[in-house]
Formats: sequence, structure tokens, C-alpha cells
Amino acid sequence: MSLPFTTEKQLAIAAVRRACHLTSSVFNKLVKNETLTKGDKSPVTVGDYAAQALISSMLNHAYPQDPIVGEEDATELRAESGSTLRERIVELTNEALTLDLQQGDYAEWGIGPGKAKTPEQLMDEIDRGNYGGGRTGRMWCIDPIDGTKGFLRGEQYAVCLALLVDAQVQVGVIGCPNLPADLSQPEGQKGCLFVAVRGQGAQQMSLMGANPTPLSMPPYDPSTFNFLESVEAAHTSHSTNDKISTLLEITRKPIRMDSQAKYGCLARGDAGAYMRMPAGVGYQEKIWDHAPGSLLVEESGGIVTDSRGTPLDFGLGRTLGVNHGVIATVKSAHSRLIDAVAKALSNEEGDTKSKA
Ligand SMILES: Nc1ncnc2c1ncn2[C@@H]1O[C@H](COP(=O)(O)O)[C@@H](O)[C@H]1OP(=O)(O)O
Ligand SMILES: [Mg+2]
Ligand SMILES: [Mg+2]
Ligand SMILES: [Mg+2]
Repeated sequence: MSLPFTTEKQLAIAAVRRACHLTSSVFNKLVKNETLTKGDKSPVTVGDYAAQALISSMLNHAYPQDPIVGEEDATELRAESGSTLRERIVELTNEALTLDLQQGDYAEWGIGPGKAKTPEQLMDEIDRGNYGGGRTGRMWCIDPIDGTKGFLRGEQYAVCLALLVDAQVQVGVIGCPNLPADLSQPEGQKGCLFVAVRGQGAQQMSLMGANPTPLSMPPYDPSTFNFLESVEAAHTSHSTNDKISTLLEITRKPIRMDSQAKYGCLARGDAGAYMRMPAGVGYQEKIWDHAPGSLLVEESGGIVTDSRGTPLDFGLGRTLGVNHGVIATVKSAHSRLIDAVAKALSNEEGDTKSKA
């Protein structure tokens, strides 16, 4: 008998691999009018929409009953019927759907030569990601381009896919086309795929599946410990992270990087912790920004909680609800970090009161 979730894992790898191929080729040809600004002021490109349409089509073919929580929706595209933006998304998605990428990876996934879809079908595929989430049953989470700002800068981004069952992540796949296989060799081979299945461990491999390597996080070592954090100051409080660093007497500088590539780097031991302290009040973290990454870290021997030590709850809907930031680290460092966070936050509160 095969291991649980073997088919889902293979499908997720095939979908993320194809989407990475799409986003890498989009980047090289992206022009200015192929990016929109969403209601929350964040950017979305033709690559985000096309990658979601592609992944959703593949999931739909294999598991038509499974609901999908996807970041993007097609409302703006439908309103712009006949627009070049929509035409470009259709063209890109169909190119990726019909691509003869790797022999044998398409027979059962409804992709490959002759599998192009109509614009209407593709808008519907994007909108299959409108599921509201919840506590019971199966659901997939897609972040077609995580770290769109990094993508636009030509830096790090990730194509992210997870399968959840009863609000627990069971399968997580993250594709990072721009990530060096070895961070100490930034000019070396680029393109990493991270794969985790609950209870079956985590692996890193090349985007085409070469050199699969099991991941296991090194134990806490104060002499080398450092943080991974967002590039964008609006996404995380760099100054709170600095205070926590000082309290822990961390001497190495943080590594700034966009997207869930941070979870991949943490899982393979490039840094000691991924710290995501809220930059302001009111932002609710989205489940697609943490579902595959959290499983990857857990399966590599780490732990992922909010900044107060509460486990992340993927059963509340499309967001993680009121939980406060995210901390991912090796188990032996976790309680030290939680204590330092509490101290740093109470010092910040004290500073605010004394200024008032
Ligand atoms: N104010 C915010 N606080 C935290 N995360 C945010 C905020 N605004 C957007 N994000 C999300 O952070 C993620 C990128 O994180 P990172 O900085 O680690 O690369 C994106 O998915 C982005 O969402 P969106 O895709 O809607 O822009
Ligand atoms: Mg994201
Ligand atoms: Mg995104
Ligand atoms: Mg976005």
C-alpha cells in the first residue's frame, strides 16, 4: 500500500513546477501594464492570475469536489472583458496547460498538448479559489505568487500550494525559482522545490526534482543564530525584531527575503528563526501565506506559532484571525524567543506610555 497523500503530493509537485515555469517566463517578458493594484494597495500581475488559473485547473481535474482557498479572484478581469490583460492571462495559462514539460507528468492531471481552455473557463478556474475556508473537510490553499513585490524586483518569491484536512496541513509544496540551492553560493544553481507531507518528513530538490535532500533543522546554537524577516517594512516590524535580537544577544544580521522562501531557508538551516512581528494593528495573516511553510518547518523538526506561542489556527476561514504575528524556529529555541518577544513588546508599550 502506498503512503497517505502520495497522489496529492505528486499532483501538488506537478502543479507548482508548471506554475514556476510560467512565472519565470512571465518575469522575463513582463511589461508595465501587466500589473494591477488591488483594493488593499498590493500589486497583482498577469503571472499571479495565470498561475492560480493553472494550479486550480489541475486540482479541479484531479479532485473536482475539493474546495480551494486561493488568493486571487477574477472580478476585475471579468469587468475588463476584451482587455489585453485578460487576453494575456488566457494566453499564458494555456501555454502552461499545454506545455510538454516533463514526460509523463500530465497524463492524469488534465494537462498537456490539446488541453487549452476558453477565457470563460479560465476565469471560472481562478474563481474556484473563492472558498471561505473552515474547520472540516479537505481544502487546498493556493498562493500563486507569494511575495509579488519580490517577484517584481527580480528577487525572491514563491509558488505555494497546500492541502488541508480538518484544518490541519497535510501536504505542502513551495517552489522558489530564484532561490539559490545553497545560500552561501548566490551565483550558483538557482531554483528550489520544498515538499512536505505530515508524518513523512520534508525535502528540498531542484525544480525538476533533481538532488532530493531530506531537511532537518540544526539545534539551537547561540553563536550562529539569526533571523529571517520580510524585506517590506509594512509586512513586519523590523524594529521589534531588532529589539528581540538585542535581548537575545544575537550578533549575526537578519536575512531579509520576500515570501515563504523564508520557511524553506529556515527548514534547511540557513537561519535560526523566521520572525514576523506585526508592523501595525489590524492586519490578519492569510492562511495561504503560512500553510505550506508551517508544515515544511514542522516536518524539518521545527515549530510554528504566533508571537505569543499560540498554535496557528487554519480553521477560522481565509485568515488566521486575531493571532498576533508568526514565529517559526527550531524547538529548542522557541521558548527563549517567546520570552524575548514578551519582554520586547512590554518595553515598547512602556516607551509609548512614557511618551504620551
Ligand atoms: N500589512 C501586512 N502585514 C503583513 N503581511 C502583509 C501585509 N500586507 C500584505 N502582506 C502579505 O505579506 C506577504 C508577503 O510577505 P513577505 O513580506 O514575507 O514577502 C504577501 O502575501 C502579502 O500579501 P499580498 O499578497 O496581499 O500583498
Ligand atoms: Mg502571499
Ligand atoms: Mg500572492
Ligand atoms: Mg498578493
